[in-house]
Amino acid sequence: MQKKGIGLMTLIALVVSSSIGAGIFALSSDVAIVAAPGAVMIAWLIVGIGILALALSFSNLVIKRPDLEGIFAYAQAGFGDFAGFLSGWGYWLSAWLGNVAFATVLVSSLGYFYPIFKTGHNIPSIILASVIAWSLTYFVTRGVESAAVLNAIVAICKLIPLFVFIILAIILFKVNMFTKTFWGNVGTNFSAIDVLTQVKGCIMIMMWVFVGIEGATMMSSRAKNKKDASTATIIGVVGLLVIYSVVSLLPYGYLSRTELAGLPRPALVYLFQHMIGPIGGAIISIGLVISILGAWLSWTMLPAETVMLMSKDQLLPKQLAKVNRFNAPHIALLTTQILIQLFLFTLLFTNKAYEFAYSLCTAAIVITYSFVAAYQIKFSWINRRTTKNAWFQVAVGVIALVFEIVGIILAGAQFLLLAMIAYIPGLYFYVQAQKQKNPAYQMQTKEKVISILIIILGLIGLLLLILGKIKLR
Ligand SMILES: NC(=[NH2+])NCCC[C@H](N)C(=O)O
Repeated sequence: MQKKGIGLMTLIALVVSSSIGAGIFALSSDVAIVAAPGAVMIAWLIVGIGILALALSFSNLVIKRPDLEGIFAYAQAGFGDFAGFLSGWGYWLSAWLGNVAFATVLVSSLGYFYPIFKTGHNIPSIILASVIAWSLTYFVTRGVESAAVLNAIVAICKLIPLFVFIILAIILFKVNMFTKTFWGNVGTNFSAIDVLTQVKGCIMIMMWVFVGIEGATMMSSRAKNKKDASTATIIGVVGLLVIYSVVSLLPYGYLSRTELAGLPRPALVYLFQHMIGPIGGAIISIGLVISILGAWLSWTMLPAETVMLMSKDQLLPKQLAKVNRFNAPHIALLTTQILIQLFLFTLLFTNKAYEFAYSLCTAAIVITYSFVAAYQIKFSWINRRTTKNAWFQVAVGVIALVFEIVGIILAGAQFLLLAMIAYIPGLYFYVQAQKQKNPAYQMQTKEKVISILIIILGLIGLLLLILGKIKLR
């Protein structure tokens, strides 16, 4: 008899649908603001290698450690409870911060139909974003799941408009337009420093669009077999790399860089409108709404599920694991939603809410991903005598780890500092949880040192924010 469970195609759809949310729809202008096509290509190459290494780590670990559940479990298995907490907290933070980014793009895309939402930072926009966020949380507390089938449908609905766009962009592509300012505004001259700055500018956006590639790994316990989850991660990431690079590069052969950079957000909507008229804008907008709502729904369940698993593993207080009669972790969901709500108010004070939210989301998940890469190294190293391609696996882990750390430092270390602020309350919860497990619990010296470091870094972040060194507008 065939074993029941999620199959390969659905798992690939899962990777695609947890990764393609809002980023792709703003990509063409976001990269054009910082870089010319030459630099964008180099940046995709670098980010592609780094992310592929990360995907290979995921796909290796999901097979080698089928017993581990939840992304933080790798950190915990490799480096102990405290590491598990650091990883899981980062994942949870990243998940809901990413939802704030979703909210900003969703609202501004409705601005295509209702101009009042166009800027995205006024009272009506915040009300709308809040209503959507609360509704999604409500549905999930009532036991709504983004079932695998739903995910597959959403994945198709969002891919169709994207493919139509790609085909059209290929037809309208003008080579001389693309090559005119290949290396930047200075013409076709190549200046290494200038190009490096451009590449650096692309990194955060490019790391952000890949947030979510762990989708299939996270669902691996429900997969038909672990091998499928492993394969799906790799196929999914390669597919994403192709779609993202094409969607970000083709427009340079249609409009000038200045024109692209000046498009209102979400750029893809206006680009398509420019290509075929108002109907084009409408088609992309609909794809975008489906895409974001679908991703947002899964990203509402994921953080709550993470909190629940963490508190089952006693990395967070056990109250957070309580489920209601619909089997949904309502306390975790509500706490997360309140934080999202607070964050949505910042939309009022900044016109860079999207950048701010996605940069924080990316910085937070870098912590989680780094632990995965570190565990990949450790696990492969320890088992190097018994595994066939151990050296390859170690190398993959090293590349992924270096990429994550160097990437975030270049792209925006200040966001890492800000994320540290959000770790401070987490530390309190962690200690509470450990005390529940063992009333005599005392923090180990190592844990203390790291906690103090986190608090100091968080305070520095806060100070820089207050002094206006980290700008929100
Ligand atoms: N935590 C989240 N909500 N993450 C969503 C990932 C977003 C996705 N990579 C995008 O390009 O939009």
